[in-house]
Amino acid sequence: MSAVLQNPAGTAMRLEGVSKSYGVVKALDDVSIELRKGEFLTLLGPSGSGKTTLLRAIAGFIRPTAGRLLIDGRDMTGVPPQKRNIGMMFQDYALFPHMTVLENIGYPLETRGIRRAERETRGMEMLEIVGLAHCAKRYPKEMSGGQQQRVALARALVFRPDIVLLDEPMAALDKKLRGQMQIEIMHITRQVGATVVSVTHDQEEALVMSDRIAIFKDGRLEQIGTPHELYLQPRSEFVADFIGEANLLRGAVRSTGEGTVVEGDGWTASLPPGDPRSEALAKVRKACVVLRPERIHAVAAGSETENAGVGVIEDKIYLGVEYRLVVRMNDGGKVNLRSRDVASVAGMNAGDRIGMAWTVDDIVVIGA
Ligand SMILES: Nc1ncnc2c1ncn2[C@@H]1O[C@H](COP(=O)(O)OP(=O)(O)OP(=O)(O)O)[C@@H](O)[C@H]1O
Repeated sequence: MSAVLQNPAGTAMRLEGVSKSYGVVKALDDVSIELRKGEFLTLLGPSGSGKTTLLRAIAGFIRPTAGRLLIDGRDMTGVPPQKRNIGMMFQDYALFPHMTVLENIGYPLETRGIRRAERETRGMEMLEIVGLAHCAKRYPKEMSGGQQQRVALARALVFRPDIVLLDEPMAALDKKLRGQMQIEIMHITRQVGATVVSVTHDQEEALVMSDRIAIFKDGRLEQIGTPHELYLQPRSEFVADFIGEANLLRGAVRSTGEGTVVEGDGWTASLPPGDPRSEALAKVRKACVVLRPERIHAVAAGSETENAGVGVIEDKIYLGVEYRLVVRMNDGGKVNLRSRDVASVAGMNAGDRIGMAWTVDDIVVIGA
């Protein structure tokens, strides 16, 4: 199919130490990222962390204060937006109301001097891909929100851009449609082999759609990795807390003859001798243990072993497939626990003391 982008393996984009300052505000601070062709990267982070600034720098709307941007091996740092081969889809879609769907999709081809017959052929191919071939002659106002979004996506892809930028692509859709469109957009962009950079606030959207996620904080790239890597090996408390649900237990580090222990009031996490995580703790006195709620097992109080804790159940909530327990630790901190082991949790109630156990493989330790 000729609408499929020609994307041999290789690097689509390289950001080298990109910074952007507005007065004293460092909107972007020394960001380096390499994006592979055909990759779907999501920029995720709290409000004001620099995601939009980076998207705009890639598009060419702002010029970095420092650093370089290479697209397909060429330095594009100072090149204006219209001279970059970049597709964009905005949260309000920005479709032209006076043009039909097919004319909207053909527009970027028209500005590139492509004749009507080819515009229509390529436009129809894109409409097939997004499942809207039957809507070619309609106007945007005659389409639903999800359909308009697919037209906008088709328009962003039709001229085979080097990179497609999606700015909060789901923001205008209701929750149910959002879940459906996340999967559709992911399939369509993969089908045509597009290289995508998407910005979102929505953690779930990032997890569903991305090959890799770049997590931003205060203009800095905190961590970049596959959803799986970020979930299993967060390198900071910030990332652990941002991706998925995390319990962060902060404790003191102690070296024993049998390894390294991180402990707090009523809980311990023990790493065996030679565990590579111990090395990271060799020079610190305090550390944070990251424990995912589904990795903690509820056990009878008093039966805990070395990777374990005790507390008091504050809330017990039945969620159909699982129980959620909120446990108050001795130091007043709360731990969330999710259990599908209905039998072990059934007899436990709010106010009861509870033991919690985990295995050494279930924890991530971050030196403070
Ligand atoms: N044109 C500008 N002038 C001055 N400061 C700016 C400008 N654009 C962005 N900033 C600042 O740069 C920082 C990063 O902003 P940016 O819009 O990139 O964040 P964001 O992560 O996209 O946030 P949001 O999720 O709210 O859209 C913020 O502190 C913001 O106030």
